[in-house]
Amino acid sequence: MSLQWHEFANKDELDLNLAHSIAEQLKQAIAERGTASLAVSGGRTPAGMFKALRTSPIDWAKVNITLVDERWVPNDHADSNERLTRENLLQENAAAANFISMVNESATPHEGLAGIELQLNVIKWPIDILILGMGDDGHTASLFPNAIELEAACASTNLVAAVTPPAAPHQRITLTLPTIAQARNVLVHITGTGKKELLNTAMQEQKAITDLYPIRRVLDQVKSTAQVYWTA
Ligand SMILES: O=C1O[C@H](COP(=O)(O)O)[C@@H](O)[C@H](O)[C@H]1O
Repeated sequence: MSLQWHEFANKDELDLNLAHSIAEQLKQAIAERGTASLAVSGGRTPAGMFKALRTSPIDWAKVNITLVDERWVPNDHADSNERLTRENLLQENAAAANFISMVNESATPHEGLAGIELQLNVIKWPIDILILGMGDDGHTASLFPNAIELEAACASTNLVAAVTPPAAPHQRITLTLPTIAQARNVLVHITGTGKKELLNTAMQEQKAITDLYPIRRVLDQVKSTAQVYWTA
């Protein structure tokens, strides 16, 4: 496992550079394989990058977009990662992309899993580009420390798993660790000195630390060098 850090003076520069890098990788995937696939994270961090990416001059009709993880809420809920993505990314040029939702009508993500797995099969796995966020507790995707389903989600051969966060709101559905690790390109999008310190701590070489932070468990498994995009 290795990380390459890209550091920027402010959030606007970070968003523009990350959006440019994603757009170039999407173009390359379309040139090589005819279509491209992208999995994006939600939460507070990506809205600015989404707005920068959506105007990129690429053939969006050839792009499948899904989520790295989702809160099990209706897709118009304030906490929905799908709503965030529809309002900020799937606009202007990027409105032509095909979006694959990670929620359905089931009451719980555990009940909805099989249907989501089927929906996601329109993507040619492994996915081309996958953007990870990271929470202040070291969770990434919806792989939360101490979640009862964490070990299963880290070992599953399925695309997705249901997770119950010990403290954060909402039941979750998440790409499993093996699904994330197989991605052709993995980018980590984080801001703030606290998250930089946390990621550096998580990457130290003690076994106790490896087990503590899901972000470390994921980055230990990714196939290529993960690219970290950061600003204070
Ligand atoms: O709950 C989630 O949290 C992480 C981190 O979010 P942030 O608000 O700290 O940027 C996010 O990557 C994930 O997609 C989301 O569901």
